[in-house]
Amino acid sequence: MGSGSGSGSGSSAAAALPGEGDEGGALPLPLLLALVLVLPAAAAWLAEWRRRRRRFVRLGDRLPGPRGLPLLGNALSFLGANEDVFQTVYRMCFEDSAVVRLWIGPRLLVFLVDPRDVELVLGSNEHLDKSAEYRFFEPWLGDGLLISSGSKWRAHRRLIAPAFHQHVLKGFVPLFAAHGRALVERLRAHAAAGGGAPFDVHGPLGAATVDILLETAMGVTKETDGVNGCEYAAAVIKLCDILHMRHTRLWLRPDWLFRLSSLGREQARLLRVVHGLTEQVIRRKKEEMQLANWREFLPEQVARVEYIGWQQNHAEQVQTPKDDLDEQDENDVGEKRRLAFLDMLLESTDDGQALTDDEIKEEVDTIMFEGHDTTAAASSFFLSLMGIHQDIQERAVQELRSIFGCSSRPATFDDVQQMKFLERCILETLRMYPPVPVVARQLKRDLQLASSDLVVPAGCTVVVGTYRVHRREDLYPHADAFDPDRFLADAEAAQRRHYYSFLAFSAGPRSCVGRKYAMLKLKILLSTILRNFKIYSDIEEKDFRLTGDIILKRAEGFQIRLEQRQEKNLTPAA
Ligand code: HEM
Repeated sequence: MGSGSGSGSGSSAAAALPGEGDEGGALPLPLLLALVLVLPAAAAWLAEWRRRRRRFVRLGDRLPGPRGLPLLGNALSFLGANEDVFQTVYRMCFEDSAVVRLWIGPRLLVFLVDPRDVELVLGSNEHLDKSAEYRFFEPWLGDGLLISSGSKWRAHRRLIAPAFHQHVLKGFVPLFAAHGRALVERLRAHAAAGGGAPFDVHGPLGAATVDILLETAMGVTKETDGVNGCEYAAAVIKLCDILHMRHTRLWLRPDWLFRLSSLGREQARLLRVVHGLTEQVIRRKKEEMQLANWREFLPEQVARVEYIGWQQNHAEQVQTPKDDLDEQDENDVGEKRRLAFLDMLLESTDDGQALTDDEIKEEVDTIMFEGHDTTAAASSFFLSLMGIHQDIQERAVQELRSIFGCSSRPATFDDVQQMKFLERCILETLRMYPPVPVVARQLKRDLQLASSDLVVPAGCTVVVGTYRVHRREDLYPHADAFDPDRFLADAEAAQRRHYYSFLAFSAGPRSCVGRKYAMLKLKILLSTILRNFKIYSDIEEKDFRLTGDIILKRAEGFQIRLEQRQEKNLTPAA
């Protein structure tokens, strides 16, 4: 007892020692405060997050879509070869309904194919941010125009759009024509090497479009820079392949896991190739500018603006909403100095508008990618279709005969304005085989659809199914038929069509900044090829194996045969 009470009094004595009890039992004041403040805040945040997530899932599940697995959702549908994935996604997302949702793990993807719904997304100044899927481009394109957002995107778009002004483009016509002739020689060599057997025309077209971009937008020549366009184009194709796999395979999404994989190592190698080229291009251009008194050097690269009353009928014969490119061309009065793309970026730093070296590199990488693979795919599909539809090829050639008569001269800007049927053939190619088959946006706030009473929740990825919109029977009757005349401006169906029915170059504020450049280049290159060769295809359209690894392609390659045209008067002089 005594010892019991002794020990009892001992412990009460210990408890009475000043300060000792506080240090052992209570928490220090800052920690206590943090807990009192942070814990409830964290709990409130978690509750709010759960409420929002539940609402997100509820709204997402209300949208029509295939059943998925717990946790994985529909992720397993994206397994397999790229061409199989394209078919599966097409079947699941586009065949039955105007709106379809898929769950890729916790991520919600909502596919839209009704032009009224598409307008709400692409036409909006609010839903301008690219979806999270675009982040896989970052190691390659940095935060360039394709993926940047907010004030950076706005400022760079304003800066870059004038580099694609009609008057700059006019100055490129002789270069496009010269490259057209060089391409014809390259194709002739390919055809001869194979003894007239079919060959994949995408390779030579890809290399040619890289060379053209270098000489026009970047203002450097292949000869002076020893740049290898073929190597660059091949690296881009492989990079797109890897990016596409990261979109569809959940385990490749985390950066750290991807970097450890063999694909991560391969991407690092390919990036050295593409960045090597852009760094070389910028370095060369800077050296050139320093060497020459560069104020004197500029006029060669600059197309000066004379106001010549540009008519609206120069534009593609398709009704699309006007964008900033149209506005800058239409409102152009008086004489202004216009610079080609890279000159303009470098001069902007000189003017104190301060694009950093990294920003310049990002934009050069972006233009090199966006500007080359898209046009290579478009022209490859065009030649395939010409090879299949001999009657249409003949009509296009007749038009060229009516423009060039007996002359073998290269195409001029005025000739291009007369290539109306060729333009319709290109537009119809872009309708049936849009090089960018889908575009995606991050939804900033809930979207009440126009086509139904469904609501798409904020935070999801909205995927605009360009390929599917272009194949809708209600917009394009006999949609699977190649019919360039559906783009006749006065055709009844064309008049009735919704503005957001033709989306090859996207539409709205974030439409393709190189649209006019692309159309001009395509018309000159493709007319030059048609004037030289008769094109054949042994594969019919129904046997095309489409694959959509970022850019739409044919898995079997773009196999065509070429036969030299006999008419001398159609062959432009070398
Ligand atoms: C047939 C050829 C082309 C097609 C079909 C095409 C298509 C497109 C599409 C659909 C977009 C929107 C992409 C998205 O939102 O994810 C886009 C954006 C863009 N394109 Fe093109 N393009 C072509 C040629 C070009 C060329 C030749 C250039 C430059 C020389 C170019 C530069 C760009 C840029 C910089 C963007 C990003 C614009 C922005 O976000 O503000 N494109 N293109």
